Amino acid sequence: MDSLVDQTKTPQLYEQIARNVSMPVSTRSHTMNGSNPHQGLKEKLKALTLLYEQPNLSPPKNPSSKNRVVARKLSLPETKKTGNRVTVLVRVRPISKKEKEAGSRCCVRIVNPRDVYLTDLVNPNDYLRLNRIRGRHFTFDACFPDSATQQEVYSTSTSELVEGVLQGRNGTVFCYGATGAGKTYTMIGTLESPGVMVLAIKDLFDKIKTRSCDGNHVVHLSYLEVYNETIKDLISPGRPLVLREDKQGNVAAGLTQYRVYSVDEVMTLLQQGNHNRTTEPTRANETSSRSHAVLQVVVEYQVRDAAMNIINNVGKLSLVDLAGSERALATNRRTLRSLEGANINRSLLALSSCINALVEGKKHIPYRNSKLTQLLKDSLGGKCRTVMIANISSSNLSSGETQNTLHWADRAKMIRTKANDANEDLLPVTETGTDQAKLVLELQKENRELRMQLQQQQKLLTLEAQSLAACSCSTRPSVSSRLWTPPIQPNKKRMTGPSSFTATYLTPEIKYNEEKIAIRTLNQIKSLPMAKKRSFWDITTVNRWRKLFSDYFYFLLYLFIHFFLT
Ligand SMILES: Nc1ncnc2c1ncn2[C@@H]1O[C@H](COP(=O)(O)OP(=O)(O)OP(=O)(O)O)[C@@H](O)[C@H]1O
Repeated sequence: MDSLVDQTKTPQLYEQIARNVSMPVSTRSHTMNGSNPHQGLKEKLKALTLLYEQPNLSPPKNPSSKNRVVARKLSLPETKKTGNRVTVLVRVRPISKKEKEAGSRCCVRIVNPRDVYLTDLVNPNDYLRLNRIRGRHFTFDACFPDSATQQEVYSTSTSELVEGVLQGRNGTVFCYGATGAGKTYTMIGTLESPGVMVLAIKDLFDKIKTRSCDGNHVVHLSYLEVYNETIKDLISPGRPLVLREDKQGNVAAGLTQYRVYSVDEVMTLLQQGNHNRTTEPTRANETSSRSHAVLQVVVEYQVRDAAMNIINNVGKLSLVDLAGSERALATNRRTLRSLEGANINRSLLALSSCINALVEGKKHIPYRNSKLTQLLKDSLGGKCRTVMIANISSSNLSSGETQNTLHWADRAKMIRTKANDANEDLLPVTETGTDQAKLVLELQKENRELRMQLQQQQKLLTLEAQSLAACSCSTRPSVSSRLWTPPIQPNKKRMTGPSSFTATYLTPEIKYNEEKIAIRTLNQIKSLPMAKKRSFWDITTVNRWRKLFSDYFYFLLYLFIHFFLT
């Protein structure tokens, strides 16, 4: 950009400018108190015009200091104050070599990080227009000079949205401007200086990596273009896609959603998509994008809350590179190019109508007028945080287009999208999640009940075994049986043994016998299942043999006789 503000005069001049532009000024702004409401505005514009149009005024020469101005602005809370208003940023592109050769001059000045001044370079011989205030002043959320880096633009416009997407909110960034104003450069960039799309994807995966302990993140990506009012899948091109309205808004039916796991994977898909995108040279741009491109990244993740409920979050980031608007005469080529241009202009006109209707608070917003507005419906009037980057050229050769872009950008900043609160809160638990949790609980309960039943069965079995053992030892009563008394041997007892009492319970002999019986009984109990099994088999086998024999007795007899006779 040409130097327009001299650094030697900078402190006083900027002070003066700051005083003058401390409140937003546009031709539509309301101004001042006092008798004449336009007086203050006129004074302000005059002061600004005089300041800007000093021939030897130049912006600070050190680009880094200029960048610092922008960087300082980023930390200001102004963009946060906008709430759900569409955030509008302006980016100026440098004058190209071709434009310089054509004798182009700079007509755009970034006054401070929020204000841009467009000089109306009237013909000095046009005496009718000489007395009028030349130029126009606009205020936006941020203005980037031609020296601003891609990273600066990304940090201001998109990094906050990426953060929001990871929290389950929707975000849209779209570049708007005339052909050759730098939209594709801002969105896609080059290999050396990648644009917003690339930086956003890298940032997203970096953030996911640091958060991976919070839950499982699933990233899906799709990339489409709207060319001549038809929607095409850029990654797997095929038949034109049809727009369908469902719960998630307007979606292209059949658009491939790629599950992606790494930045490299996304880069490959992005390159593939850009390769398939329709570009043609125009008078204003050698590689003009003839279509609107929409890259959508959906991040889904599930976490469990304190009560172990599964919470599903879905955030969507849409990055849109619009095709450039152009005057019909600006393109040399006719036929297909004219048709493309007409369609581009038509969809951008539809976008302007939607912006107008939204700003004026109309009930009916004409989204259906074009595919582009149908796709952007959520971003403009839905639950979404939206950022518009207005790309402009600093060349006076494009001053008409620049003025147009700034006008629409100025209108767009008045659009208010719906509160993004619903997505800020965690989304309701999914049906499948609830079902799974219920199933786990039911299975645990069933498991507990089955264990208890098993324990009871084991106890019963033991008791049964004990009683069986008692039966089998009916001649030798159980040691535990208090009713049992050892058999009395009258003669022996009377002759040698002590009293019956002592003989029954206390003699070592009887004690020894009891122990023996106890051990035997225990062994019997232990071997009871085996014994049962064996006896069962024995009985069964005998019965089986007997049955077999009786069934086939006559047959065997016949065989035997037959064999014997022959
Ligand atoms: N900020 C910038 N710094 C350096 N070069 C830039 C910048 N912005 C744009 N350019 C260059 O200007 C030319 C046109 O830019 P770009 O293709 O991005 O325009 P566009 O708005 O996408 O145009 P169209 O709508 O026709 O596709 C490109 O060569 C690009 O490299």
